[in-house]
Amino acid sequence: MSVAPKTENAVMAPAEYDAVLLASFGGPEGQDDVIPFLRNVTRGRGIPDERLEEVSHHYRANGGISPINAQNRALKAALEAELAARNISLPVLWGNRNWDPYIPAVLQDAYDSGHRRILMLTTSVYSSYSSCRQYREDIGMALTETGLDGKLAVDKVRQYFDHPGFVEPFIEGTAASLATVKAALAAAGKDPQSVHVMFATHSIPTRDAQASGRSELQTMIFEQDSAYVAQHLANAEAIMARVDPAQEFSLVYQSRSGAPHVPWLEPDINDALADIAAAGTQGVVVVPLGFISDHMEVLWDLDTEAKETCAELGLAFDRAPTPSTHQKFVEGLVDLICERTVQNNIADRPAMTKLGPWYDVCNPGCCANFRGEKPAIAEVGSTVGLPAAAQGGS
Ligand SMILES: CC1=C(CCC(=O)O)c2cc3nc(cc4[nH]c(cc5[nH]c(cc1n2)c(C)c5CCC(=O)O)c(CCC(=O)O)c4C)C(CCC(=O)O)=C3C
Ligand SMILES: [Fe+2]
Repeated sequence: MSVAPKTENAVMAPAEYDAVLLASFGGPEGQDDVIPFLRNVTRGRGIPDERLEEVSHHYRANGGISPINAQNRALKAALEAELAARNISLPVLWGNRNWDPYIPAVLQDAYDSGHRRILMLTTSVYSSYSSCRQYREDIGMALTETGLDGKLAVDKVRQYFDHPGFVEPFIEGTAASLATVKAALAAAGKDPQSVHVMFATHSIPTRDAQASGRSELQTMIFEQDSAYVAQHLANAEAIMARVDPAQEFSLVYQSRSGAPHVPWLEPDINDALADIAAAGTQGVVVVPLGFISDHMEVLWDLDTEAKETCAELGLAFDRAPTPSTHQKFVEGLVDLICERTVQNNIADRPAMTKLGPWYDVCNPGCCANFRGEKPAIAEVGSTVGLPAAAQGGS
């Protein structure tokens, strides 16, 4: 059995997995679920009540339903189809951090039905506490709680922000949106070249941003104090190099929460829109670079709020699609799974930025949890989630 490598930027030896776990955020499926779901998400996180109230309206207006679960069911089906098309017999399980099907129950079921080694693929692609370590902790906690640690092994697919399967659908979508906005400007008798491309991602506390993917070496390579920021900038550059190297673009943030005195990444998209309008720009393409599907943060913060801001400012607006179940995305995810399996090993680890390919096993302290350490899988020096033989015990 393979053990966790002890080096930085570790690549894990391919293993024999018997299932894939598609791990996601989860969302409410009806009005009665909304508050319990929000309590799950914010457990011990100090999100002000008025923010929960505000967020609950986004779900309430949609029948109490988040689109994310349907999107994950569709992605699971697409992954199953692509695996079947390649004659790979790996069942795809689905589990969420914040709503049913909950990760601990899914792991227990998996063990009860005979699974022994699982590869987790998350719907979060960048490095940060919320998008990397929190998933690794949730598996670590679930294995500890259920008593399955040492019986059920769980590894994790690398953060895949710059994998071509994720980036190429954005290249296509950004080019199409740019053409749409230019045509709209031309039709309105305005200058079709007066367009700005805004890459939007989830804001996070600056402290979390600075702790993301942290190590001295990385900080030097990124020329940024945050891997989270550097990964998005590198992706935006890679996309625009293909779409139009002369096109002006920027990285902006959305969906800020938390207490007002705590600094989060800026600028907020709505402020940035006001700035470009004031500078005379007439149209904008918004690219939801931080997200794999059109979940609530995309539908509300971009398609509702940012779009309204554009209407008020007189900016032509178009929002580029998320990768969703784009065939290239689905194929890319299956390639990422194959990178890790003995049976289907593919040696190539493609990456479209100089930052990647990202590592399979994180360094201790990478994407730190400032609220206290928890057992986490896929971490150098941690034995949680490893097969019993590799834990050095019974
Ligand atoms: C980086 C990141 C991603 C992207 C990576 C990924 O995709 O995972 C993401 C995704 C998502 N965030 C989501 C929903 C929420 N996030 C919240 C709160 C927070 N998110 C944070 C970060 C992120 N979040 C943070 C630092 C907080 C503050 C509280 C905390 O530190 O934990 C809250 C609480 C209320 C509020 O504060 O807004 C809700 C309801 C949904 C589901 C949407 C749906 O239902 O369709 C999805 C996919
Ligand atoms: Fe979030």
